[in-house]
Amino acid sequence: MPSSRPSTPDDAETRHVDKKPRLEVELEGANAAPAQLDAPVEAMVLPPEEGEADGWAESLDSKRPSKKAARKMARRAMAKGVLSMPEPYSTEHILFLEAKELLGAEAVKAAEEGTARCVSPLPQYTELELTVSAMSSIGESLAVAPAPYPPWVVVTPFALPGEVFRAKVYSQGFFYSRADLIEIITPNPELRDDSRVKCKYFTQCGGCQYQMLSYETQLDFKRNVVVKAYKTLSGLPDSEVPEVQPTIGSPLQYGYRTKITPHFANPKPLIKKHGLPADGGKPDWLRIGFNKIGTRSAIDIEDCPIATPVLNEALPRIREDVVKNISTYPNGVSLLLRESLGSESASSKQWAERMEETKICVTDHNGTIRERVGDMLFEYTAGNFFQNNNSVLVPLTSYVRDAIFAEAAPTHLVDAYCGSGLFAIVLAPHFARVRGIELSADAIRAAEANAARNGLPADKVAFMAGDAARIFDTVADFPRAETALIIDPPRKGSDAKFIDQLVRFACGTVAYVSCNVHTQARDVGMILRRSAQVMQGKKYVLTSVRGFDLFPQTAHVESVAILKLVDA
Ligand SMILES: C[S@@+](CC[C@H](N)C(=O)[O-])C[C@H]1O[C@@H](n2cnc3c(N)ncnc32)[C@H](O)[C@@H]1O
Repeated sequence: MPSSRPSTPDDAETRHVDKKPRLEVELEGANAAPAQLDAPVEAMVLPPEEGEADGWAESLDSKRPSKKAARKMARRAMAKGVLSMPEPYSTEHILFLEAKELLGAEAVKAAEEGTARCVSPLPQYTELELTVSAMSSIGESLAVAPAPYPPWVVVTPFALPGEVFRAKVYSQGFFYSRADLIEIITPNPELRDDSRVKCKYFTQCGGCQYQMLSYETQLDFKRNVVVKAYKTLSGLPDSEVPEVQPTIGSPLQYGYRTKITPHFANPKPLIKKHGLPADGGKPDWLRIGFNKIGTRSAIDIEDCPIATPVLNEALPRIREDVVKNISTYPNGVSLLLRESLGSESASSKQWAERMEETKICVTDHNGTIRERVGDMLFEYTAGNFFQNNNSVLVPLTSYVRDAIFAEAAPTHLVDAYCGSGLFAIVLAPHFARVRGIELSADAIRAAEANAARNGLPADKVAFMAGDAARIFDTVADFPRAETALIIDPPRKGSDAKFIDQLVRFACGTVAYVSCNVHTQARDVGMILRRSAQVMQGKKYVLTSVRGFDLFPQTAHVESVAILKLVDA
């Protein structure tokens, strides 16, 4: 049975948060932070909607601290020994909500009243025997600290519901501590089968959480994440959230990741301290790989079973090159290994002729990646965004297409946050006209070239670079009821300005694809409420929501929500 290496005080040096040897944190202003976080989630980032004047969107955005400011605040608070308020929708925020849910209202009240401070009863390095109550949305277990400790949750990786285990605390949050797994004392044989684990680094590497589970169970766990997100963060009554459908699985469950980014720390101080082996071999201190679970320092990784065979074949050579040249790196480096079709010198013409499709590993961030999705061919710059599991892209785009056309016959498509044109181009044959928008000018150049590469004329499929909210002005001539809108924003989700314009535009169907179901649930709640306020005689309803598994063996879930415009 795999178990995480017991943490030592040394490990704490590389932990994400809280390097204090013993936690005696308190909230700034006693209960102020939990009180704020307890407010309906939307109120944390958005003022009340009732009676909002025009221009509410801009005023809302101006109330959000920038990421830089939030990080600075967090650093200052931590330096004072004060636990900083988690950023909304961050991992810490989600764990805070889940810990409270697990403890129940009475216990939370007692914990708050007991000390008037949210102080962890579990000092750093406390070892405990615990029983898992539930899984968190980050793929780690939730357990309640046993008596005589006051109500408090412990979040631990690699333990499963019903299992009894030992863990050692390494950091603190609101109403929860995070702990390393020491050992599973009583496994849950209905869920766990350690013979399923295919990776020798499992439980050391932070990449995968679920290799000991059947794939069916992984999909069930991911469905629960979607259910919880909509219950907790959409602000919608149960009656407005349809039953979350089963998660759609990935055709490949290993060997699917077309991009990996192993990294290593700045070698300069390590060379100074330890020197280099005389035989030119790999120094013991050099770790080229992925982050050790719960830390920001890499462990050495020689192969990754969730990455494609092409990337795994290339990895040893790339690692050797790093070793050979280690004294030349002035800083730490994040390597890029990205799978591409064809040879690096293959021209678009050769593509068109369907040259033999060998697969290669591209390591240059400015290199060109070639990828096929169904009948469509895509090219994009290696350092740019593209979905990292090619095997699931036909099922995903087909699902979105079928959901858009369920009980509707749209003729026009808008792809907001379009990247290199994945949805716009794959779905273009089903529409008369398609428009896409994307912040990255480089990605837009790729999207335009991809449209041309696939024989889609510019008057039918066109793209523009810019903020997603700008798209609505450019499609004023689209028939609103016959227009479908795809939204696929980054993890932070969409924004109030975009949502305001979406609601005013009033297209017939919205397909919201998201790599962060928590911000998606927030945004979908906003769209539904805003539409009920602003639209006359019409409103959006959520007709379906389900997870898609783009990253098997990990806790990550992509979520697809379908909204339709109906009579109010
Ligand atoms: C999750 S990716 C989706 C890309 C594309 N739909 C795909 O599947 O390949 C999100 C994209 O949104 C873009 N983006 C981020 N903020 C944006 C904004 N405010 N307006 C438009 N695009 C934005 C990013 O550059 C990124 O390409």
